[in-house]
Amino acid sequence: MENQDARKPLGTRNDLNSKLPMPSKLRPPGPVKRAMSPELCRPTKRSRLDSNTSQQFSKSYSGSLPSSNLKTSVPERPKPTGVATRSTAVVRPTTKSANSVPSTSKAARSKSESSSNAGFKKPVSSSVPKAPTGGSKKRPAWDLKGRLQDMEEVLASRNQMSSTLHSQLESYNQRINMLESQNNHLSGTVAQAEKQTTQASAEISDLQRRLREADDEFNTTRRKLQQELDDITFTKSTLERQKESLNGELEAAQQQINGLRTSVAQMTSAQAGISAELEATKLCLEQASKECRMKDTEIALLKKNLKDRDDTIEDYHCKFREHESVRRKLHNNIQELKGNIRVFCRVRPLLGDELGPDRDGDVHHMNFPDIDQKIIELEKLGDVSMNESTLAGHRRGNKYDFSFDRVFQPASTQKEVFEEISQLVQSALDGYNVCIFAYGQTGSGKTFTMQGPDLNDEEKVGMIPRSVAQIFQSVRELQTKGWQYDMEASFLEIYNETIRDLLSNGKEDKYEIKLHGPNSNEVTVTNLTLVNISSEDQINNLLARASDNRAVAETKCNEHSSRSHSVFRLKLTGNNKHTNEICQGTLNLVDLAGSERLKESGSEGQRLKETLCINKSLSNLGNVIMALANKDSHIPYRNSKLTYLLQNSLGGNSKTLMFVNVSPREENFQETLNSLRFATKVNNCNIGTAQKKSK
Ligand SMILES: Nc1ncnc2c1ncn2[C@@H]1O[C@H](COP(=O)(O)OP(=O)(O)OP(=O)(O)O)[C@@H](O)[C@H]1O
Repeated sequence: MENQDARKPLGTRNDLNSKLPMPSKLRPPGPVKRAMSPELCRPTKRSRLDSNTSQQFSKSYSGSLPSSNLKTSVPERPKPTGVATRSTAVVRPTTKSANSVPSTSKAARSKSESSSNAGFKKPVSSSVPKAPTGGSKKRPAWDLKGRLQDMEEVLASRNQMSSTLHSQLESYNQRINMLESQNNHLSGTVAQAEKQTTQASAEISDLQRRLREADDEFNTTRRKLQQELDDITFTKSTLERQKESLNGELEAAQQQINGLRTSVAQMTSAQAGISAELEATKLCLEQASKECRMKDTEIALLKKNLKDRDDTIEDYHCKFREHESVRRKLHNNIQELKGNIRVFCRVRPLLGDELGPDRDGDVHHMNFPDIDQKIIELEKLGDVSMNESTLAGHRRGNKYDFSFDRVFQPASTQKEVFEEISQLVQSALDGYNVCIFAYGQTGSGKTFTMQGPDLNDEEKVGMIPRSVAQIFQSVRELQTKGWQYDMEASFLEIYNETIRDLLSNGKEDKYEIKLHGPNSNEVTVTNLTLVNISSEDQINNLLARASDNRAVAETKCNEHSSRSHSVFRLKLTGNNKHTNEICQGTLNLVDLAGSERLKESGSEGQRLKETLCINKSLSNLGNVIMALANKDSHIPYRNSKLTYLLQNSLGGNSKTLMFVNVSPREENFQETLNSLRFATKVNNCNIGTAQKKSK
């Protein structure tokens, strides 16, 4: 198929005539320029393929083929005159520098070049026939036959040239294939060489590393050996010194042995004497054994005596317990003699701005004349207006005397005050109901006395923490006498005749005072929090909780604490395992609301209601005490929550103490007189003998 059209022999003359247009008679003479037949003009498939192949070859191997050779090997295309040029692909190898040859080493490239050059040196140009020039003489236009002949010659020569070029192209292709296979082979060789180079490099670095390691090891071993050598040298010198000293010792030992030999000889002679002595000692030992047996008999006798004495001690313990009961009775008798209601007056010191310019702390309008500290004398100094009717009694000129069981001056300490009430606290452990009140105007020191300003300040803690501490101390002592105590605490306040639980954990409840049964006088408050006390530390927590609860209330009502009565109650139940005695006592510590008079306070609104409630409950407290003193058939306990709650601690079966706290300020003269007057009334009451609650 390839180049068939080109090789196809031309047809007969008739065929040609039928294909070529006949000249027209009308056509003007002259050379006729005719287009070649389409078969001749169009590039054949083969020529296109060759052209492509040549171009590819030219692109890929242009660098490896010398252009001079190519030029010589490719025949010049004959240019027939008067014939249209055919488009034929021409192999034009471009000259490129050797550097552009891909992936071949220089050696391989030069080899390839030489071999390819060898291939191209084949003289091909001689085999290519020269193209006919179309005759030396130009045929006239009408000589169609001649011209046809010329054209056939040209065609034949072209065909011959074409076949020659084909054979050249085939040889080029073979050459290209050969070069490609060589190139592939060389690439493989190069890759292998590179791989070997990489392996060799890895081996070299491995060997270098091992060399370094061996070097390090060598150095380490050398250092170790050097160290060992040093050690051995040192040991050697030490051993040499030891050897010298041992030699000295050996000499000394030999001298000693000589000495000892002499001694042994002497001792052998002494042994005889010792043996004689031993015989004598044995005799002594026998004598001592006899004496020992006699001592054993004596010890047995002493043990018997000791047991008799233990029995006697136990008897004494029994008697001691009996005496303890007697002591309690006597203690109670003393308390009775002192009176069941006692009143202590306490004057607080001047504080801060109250001290005045001299700041000496002296309270000029108060005197404490007696050594026994039972009298307080008020003296009207300035223009302090007083209602004379309220000052009846102990007035001497402008002086007013009041006598109480004890008067504590401003400088008195909490400890001194507590020492005076400690016996009363003790009574609660012995089975009595004890009630200690703090009465006085706002700011006179009631809370300071009962609770103290700071629970962590040991010096300043008040009567409540001190009472609890003493009770715990006594409980510990009484344990040795067979007593066991349970303690239960509660803390409430009465504000505007309403009870609030100061130990509650936030919940508000309804609190009612209840009497237990017709035959029992026990007073309880419904829903009230009762806390079992097992350690002193608990009390501080309870007091702190109560303060918090009061603080909450204070935000609702200004100065709430001054306007309410607070009652701390400790119920004590004792049990003696030796005597089977049981006793129940209650200690009530009451911080009363401020006692200022309605008239003086000038209250109105909520404050007026508070003041009325306070006045009512305080005057009712006075009334109850009076009724008890008068031994009235009806005691008005129920007229106020406070007296209703405390009825068991105010009656004949209880011991009551009232602190009347007074302010040292001269401006409070009137209130101080009122308070002292109320306290005097209470002090004058005799409410009978307290009964111990025991079985
Ligand atoms: N003996 C004292 N020594 C030192 N400071 C005292 C003494 N008594 C009271 N105070 C101080 O006086 C101030 C008033 O005392 P306190 O609050 O105890 O009075 P109160 O009578 O309880 O008042 P209220 O009725 O308002 O509760 C407080 O700052 C308190 O610390």
